[in-house]
Amino acid sequence: MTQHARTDLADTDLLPAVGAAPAVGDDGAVHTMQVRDVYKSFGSFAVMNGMSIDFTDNAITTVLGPSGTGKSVLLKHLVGLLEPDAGEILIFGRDIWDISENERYEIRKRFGVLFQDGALFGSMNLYDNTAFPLRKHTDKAEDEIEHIVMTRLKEVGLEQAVGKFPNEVSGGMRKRAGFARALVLNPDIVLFDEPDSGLDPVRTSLLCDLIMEMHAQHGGTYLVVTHDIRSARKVSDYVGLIWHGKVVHYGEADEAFASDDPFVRQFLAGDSAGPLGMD
Ligand SMILES: Nc1ncnc2c1ncn2[C@@H]1O[C@H](COP(=O)(O)OP(=O)(O)OP(=O)(O)O)[C@@H](O)[C@H]1O
Repeated sequence: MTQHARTDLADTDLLPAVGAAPAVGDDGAVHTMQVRDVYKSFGSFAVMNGMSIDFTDNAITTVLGPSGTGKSVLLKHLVGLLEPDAGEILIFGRDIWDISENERYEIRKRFGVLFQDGALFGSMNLYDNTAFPLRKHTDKAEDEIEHIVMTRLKEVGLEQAVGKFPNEVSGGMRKRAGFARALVLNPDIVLFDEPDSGLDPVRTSLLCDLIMEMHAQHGGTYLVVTHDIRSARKVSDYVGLIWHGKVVHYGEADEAFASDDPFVRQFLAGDSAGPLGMD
């Protein structure tokens, strides 16, 4: 298990100026990201059913769960795109639905999100896609933007492809460009929605290496949602398992992968035999 220090997180200037004091966890600390007893239904279909999780700061957590169990819905709650029916989403100890829209917008800027397909703008080349958040959210001059964008694109191995458009590059390159774009605002939190989807095993493995390298270099609280047990085994410091709208296990990855618990074992071994069924 590795944890990487992120010194600037301790800088309270980074925390959005919000009236109420931040909530502290059971250990008395303010956590980067907490889900507290969250319920969410779409019509009569309950997706989150009292879900709680305190993500470990400055570590890579992987959340695994069967299809349709609410992993993407969890990500959307964390970034403030969905509002819980009940419960709290605490970011830097602040309930993001107990603050103003402006404050929520400021908090959102502390996130980098890598969507499944990279979510690049088709009409912009990789350079402009990567520069987009800097142009939208900062007043940095173009030469400073160029420095940041080229540094990030180099880190993900795309410095030769800056002029290409998303439809001219491979799926793996689109994901790497999406990753570079997710990092340009130097986020405290990076969310990955199935970063391995649509990639072959070798490219998946290379992307996992990149996630670990970038985390080691920049720090931050990373959350990876995936189906791929091999990716989870490779990148995770911590693992969360979701089942029937709840987090049924959260802990250090090494322990989870060595667990005797039949549910955890079946889940992480991808076995058909065990307590997990198709329902
Ligand atoms: N906006 C929405 N309106 C109605 N139902 C929704 C909405 N968003 C998600 N759902 C439903 O919530 C359930 C959970 O969806 P979600 O995409 O979070 O699953 P997931 O665990 O990410 O699945 P997968 O691993 O297959 O991507 C699904 O049944 C989905 O149809």
